[in-house]
Amino acid sequence: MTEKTKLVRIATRKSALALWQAEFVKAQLEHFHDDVRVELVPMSTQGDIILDTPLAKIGGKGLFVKELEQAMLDGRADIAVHSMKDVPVEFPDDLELHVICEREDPRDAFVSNNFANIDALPQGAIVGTSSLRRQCQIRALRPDLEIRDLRGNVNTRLAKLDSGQYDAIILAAAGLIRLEMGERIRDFIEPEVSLPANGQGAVGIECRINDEVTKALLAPLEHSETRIRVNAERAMNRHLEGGCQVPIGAYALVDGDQVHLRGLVGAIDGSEILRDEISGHVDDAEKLGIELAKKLLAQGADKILADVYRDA
Ligand SMILES: NCc1[nH]cc(CCC(=O)O)c1CC(=O)O
Repeated sequence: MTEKTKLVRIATRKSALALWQAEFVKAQLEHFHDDVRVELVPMSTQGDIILDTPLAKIGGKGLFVKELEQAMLDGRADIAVHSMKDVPVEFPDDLELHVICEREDPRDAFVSNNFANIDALPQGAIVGTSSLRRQCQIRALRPDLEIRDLRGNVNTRLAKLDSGQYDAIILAAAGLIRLEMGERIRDFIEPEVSLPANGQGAVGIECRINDEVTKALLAPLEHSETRIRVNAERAMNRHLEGGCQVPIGAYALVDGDQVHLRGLVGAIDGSEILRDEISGHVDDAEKLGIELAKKLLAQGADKILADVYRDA
């Protein structure tokens, strides 16, 4: 290691997907900089250790990032790589989300060994998902299906499907594609049927706010179009106070200098689903997210979400 070599340590969870994302960022950093050496610092988080309890009951997604953030604050690591979907809205004072990388396919994926798509499922078929967002949209479409909880990392979920516990499961297409299991996807569920979660398919990189050296190294990984889309989606969620586990979808597309954002809030049983959309200039992405949240609240999203939190 020459004197000029800079070391970047990546705090990462040990799941296959987390490791893939960390390796991806490592390769990107090495691609853009000859003088950088990257090390992975794998660690277990509370979210990985407690596997048998629905996430909403044990404190939500923050459980997956707390240990990683502490490692950066303590100087044991320099960056953390996250699925944007799992990044809480608030950051500790000394950390920031510095980069958002180019998005993978944001759609939900239908995975089954026996059926080609949701329409092909027989009456009363068992579908696995722990996402309230997926659950409410599937129930609205097919009230006859039985939705059962499905937790664990991607491989665990596929193993549960293969052992016959479910007729089909719904996963993020991005995770399967990244892990080279894209061939397991029987059908990509279009956003009109299942509006994706805010940030789904996008990877973000968190670092210390005052770490100018690392921030400069990360800069080439930024993807501006993905940033605009995810900013709009996250702003909507934030304004709805979409906590850890919520039946909220938010999905933005960019066309030239315009951003188009769709939002959805639904009752868990699918009995009520609010949808709305908004368009405007890319510079106003976050404002548009907040405006769309306000439109949904005016239609009754506050009441639906209050019911969800009461029952959780
Ligand atoms: N909730 C867990 C999670 N976080 C990110 C992904 C997939 C990859 C992504 O959205 O970037 C998944 C799995 C899933 O929802 O099926």
